Amino acid sequence: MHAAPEGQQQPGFGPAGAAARLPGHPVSEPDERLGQLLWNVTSLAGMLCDAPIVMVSQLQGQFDCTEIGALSLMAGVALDSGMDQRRQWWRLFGQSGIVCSAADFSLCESAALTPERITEISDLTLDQRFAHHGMARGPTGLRFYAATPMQNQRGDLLGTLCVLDRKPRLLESHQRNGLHLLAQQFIAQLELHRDLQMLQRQTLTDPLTGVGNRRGFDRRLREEWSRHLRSGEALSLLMIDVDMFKQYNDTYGHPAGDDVLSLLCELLRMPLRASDFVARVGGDEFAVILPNTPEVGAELVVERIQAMLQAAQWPYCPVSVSAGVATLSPGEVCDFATLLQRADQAMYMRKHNRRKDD
Ligand SMILES: Nc1nc2c(ncn2[C@@H]2O[C@H](COP(=O)(O)OP(=O)(O)OP(=O)(O)O)[C@@H](O)[C@H]2O)c(=O)[nH]1
Repeated sequence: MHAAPEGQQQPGFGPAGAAARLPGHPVSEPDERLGQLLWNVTSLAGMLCDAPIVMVSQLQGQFDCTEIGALSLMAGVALDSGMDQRRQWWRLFGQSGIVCSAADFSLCESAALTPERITEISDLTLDQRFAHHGMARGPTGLRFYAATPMQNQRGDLLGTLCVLDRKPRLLESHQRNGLHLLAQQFIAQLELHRDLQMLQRQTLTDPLTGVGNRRGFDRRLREEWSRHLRSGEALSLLMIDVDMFKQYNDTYGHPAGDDVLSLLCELLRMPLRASDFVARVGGDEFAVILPNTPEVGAELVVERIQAMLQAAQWPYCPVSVSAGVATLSPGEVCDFATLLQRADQAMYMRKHNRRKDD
């Protein structure tokens, strides 16, 4: 078996997530666990079928979006509306990393027509449907192709797991059965991972507003605080409290108060960078983490937020907030709790001053 030793020279998914990306395909942070899963499955498929090339194809059209999402997470590919959501992940034994492409799906589309069985083409150059196919004729010179459909338990077809070779051949029956089982395991793992991620997201999210909850905030602030200690970059924290919210609730009712909190969160997010983080840390109290932001930048964000809230169309009456800033300057060492305390104090000071001015 030539695939196994070559594959073993490349343990893991590669240090940087290792998926070579085509230009124009935006990507999010690669998910290491899914990357490792993809690496392991393609390794096993290659070893089992003694194949030098393994490909996982995510097809479009047959699946609903959540299923496409599960597979797209595989290489950390961001889902953009309007972007072609079909993907192929190629594992060439002897090469490091997994290559992501969206080149040609005709072979896999053809295999998807018979999802109940493995499609095997012993020699592409002798098959009239594919004799002029780029994969058979191009520099890749592929001859053998076998694909097993990847279906979830509900029977939705998600894509294909394929093995390829540069010489004509056929699979043996144990290889066919093994490949089929591997594809089933792969899909089961993907779905498990997706469910786990959804649950994890829920435990860190405030259900009313969709921003982070207290747990999400603590986790993120610790991460950013550690990053500050390592990199020495400035880190700012905003504490924001809705003014007179009890009175708003008492006057217009609790559901109206809920609507205000949701709208407020939408507005809070508008002037922020993607790397900033909003969380609801109390009933009417919010925090915004601003990584790599000095005090002057954080004050600017507060000004923008205030301007946005003033210009907003509120359902019953204008809503205002008091916001305090605490900043860890580059290189400043301060413990986690003190930073929170400083932001809280700054917020209460502003609230107090506003009340005096009113
Ligand atoms: N509608 C709604 N109200 C909430 C929620 N959580 C907390 N509250 C209310 O938020 C109000 C907070 O009141 P206070 O802490 O007295 O603050 P405040 O009235 O905004 O007064 P200041 O902060 O001093 O301006 C209370 O009436 C809570 O019942 C929620 O999820 N929805």
